[in-house]
Amino acid sequence: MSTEVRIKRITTRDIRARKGAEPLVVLTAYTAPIARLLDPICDILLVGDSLGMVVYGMETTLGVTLDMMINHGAAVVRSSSKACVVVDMPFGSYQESREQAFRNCARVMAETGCAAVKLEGGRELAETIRFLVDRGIPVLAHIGLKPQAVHAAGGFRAQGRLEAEAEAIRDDARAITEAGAFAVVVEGTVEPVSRALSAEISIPTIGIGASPACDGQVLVIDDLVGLFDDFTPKFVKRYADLRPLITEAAQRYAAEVKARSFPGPEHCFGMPKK
Ligand SMILES: Nc1nc(=O)c2c([nH]1)NC[C@@H]1CN(c3ccc(C(=O)N[C@@H](CCC(=O)O)C(=O)O)cc3)CN21
Ligand SMILES: CC(C)C(=O)C(=O)O
Ligand SMILES: [Mg+2]
Repeated sequence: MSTEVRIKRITTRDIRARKGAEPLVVLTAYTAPIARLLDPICDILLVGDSLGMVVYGMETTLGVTLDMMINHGAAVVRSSSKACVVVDMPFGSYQESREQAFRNCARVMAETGCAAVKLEGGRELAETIRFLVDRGIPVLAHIGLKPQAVHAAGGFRAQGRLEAEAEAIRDDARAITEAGAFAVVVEGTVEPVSRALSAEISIPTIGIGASPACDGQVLVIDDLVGLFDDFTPKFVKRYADLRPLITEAAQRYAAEVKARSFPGPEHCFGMPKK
């Protein structure tokens, strides 16, 4: 019998049960090396469609494809063993009909091995969420600031300042909870609204720019370590500044190549040792 120690992955049921308990720690991960580093630290590794902007240099997330999400999702699942891996469904892959959503979500789950998918939307998506959950696909919902709706919203702007908007977000939270989502990301939402809906619904809220009243927090890893600097949303805290380290390493390499001091004999094959 194998004596290998196997740590079971955190499940979407474990995540749902964390409501009212210790806050959920969530970060994005897009690649194998980052997934390996973050897996022991995070409850959820989110393969976010933010990768379009962060990894591919796009201006919005709208150009992200299902194939991109599947390739990065598979890399993160292969390179983690403890965290619950959730993959973002890209723009256009789930809004058309509940059948389209099921087909594409099922493909993401089958081809990546992830535990759940995330879809942006509230009341208008409730029927789709119910359809997916009833057919074995755990759904993380995403309400408030919805980056895939950037053009409809007229920019990446904080949500819930107006009373009508605040009421709509709380309705969205109730609708996706009723539909069976196991948790919900609340993005760019003013504190009173985040606090009220976190108290109202029975599933964990994972905030990004949505105050400490949420049941957990998520950030984009490249923002956290200072690798992404096209823009810095107010809600980002930079815990490290890796860019100067990379610049300095590359500059030292360049200088040594020009001086022919790299590669040294220890980096060469078949060179006589002096
Ligand atoms: N690197 C990165 N980090 C993110 O958090 C992130 C992405 N990319 N891509 C997808 C979305 C887009 N997001 C964004 C992008 C910009 C703002 C922003 O500039 N917000 C301003 C204005 C807010 C307002 O006036 O209402 C801010 O000051 O935060 C916010 C969220 C969040 N997501
Ligand atoms: C920031 C999180 C919530 C996200 O949706 C993403 O990274 O795409
Ligand atoms: Mg996203």
